[in-house]
Amino acid sequence: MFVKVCGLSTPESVRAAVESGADAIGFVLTRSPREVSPDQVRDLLTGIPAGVAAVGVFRDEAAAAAVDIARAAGLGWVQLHGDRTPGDIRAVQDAGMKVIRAITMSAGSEEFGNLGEDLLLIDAAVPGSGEAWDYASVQAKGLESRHWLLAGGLDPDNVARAAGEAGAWGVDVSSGVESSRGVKDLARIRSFVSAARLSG
Ligand SMILES: O=C(O)c1ccccc1N[C@@H]1O[C@H](COP(=O)(O)O)[C@@H](O)[C@H]1O
Repeated sequence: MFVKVCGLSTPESVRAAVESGADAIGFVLTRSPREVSPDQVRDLLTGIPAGVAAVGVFRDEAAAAAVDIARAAGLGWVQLHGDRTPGDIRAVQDAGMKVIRAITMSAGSEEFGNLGEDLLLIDAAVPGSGEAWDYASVQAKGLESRHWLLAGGLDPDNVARAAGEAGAWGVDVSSGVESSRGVKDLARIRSFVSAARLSG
């Protein structure tokens, strides 16, 4: 099970995610209570093993702008929320970065198709809200052979059940490992990664 911990903003939370074995760590570079600057991200990445995917999260920014900001932050992955085209995905990949394309469960069937992204992410209606949804409903979307991440309302207590119900290839969390909005709880980060790992 691939595990991403998102919305990190302190060296302690980055260390907790990496030391507990997260495959990917995410930094929100768009308007959010979790927003960090490219300079902050550069500092937070100091000493992070190369095998950990470091992801910049963007909402409605154009792909080219996301690439520029991610490059300034020293990131190798870009997570694009919002309406996206195959051209957007290619623009990021042509810049030498990998792409997570984020859609919501209510997206149309075309959006569930493969636009060439490296990973698809399926989230609640409002990203980063901690809102849970009917995870089993994604089984009808024909994702069995795809590399995709389940997100939205996951936490250390529900991640194993949710990933099983959805048949998820990987999981992503932000709110569920916080003590209050935007404030990461180190023990919850560790519990989440270990519960996700034990589930598959
Ligand atoms: O976390 C945010 O503030 C955010 C802002 C803009 C786009 C995406 C954002 N977060 C993404 O939301 C999910 C996690 O949701 P949850 O809080 O665990 O319910 C994850 O994909 C984050 O990258």
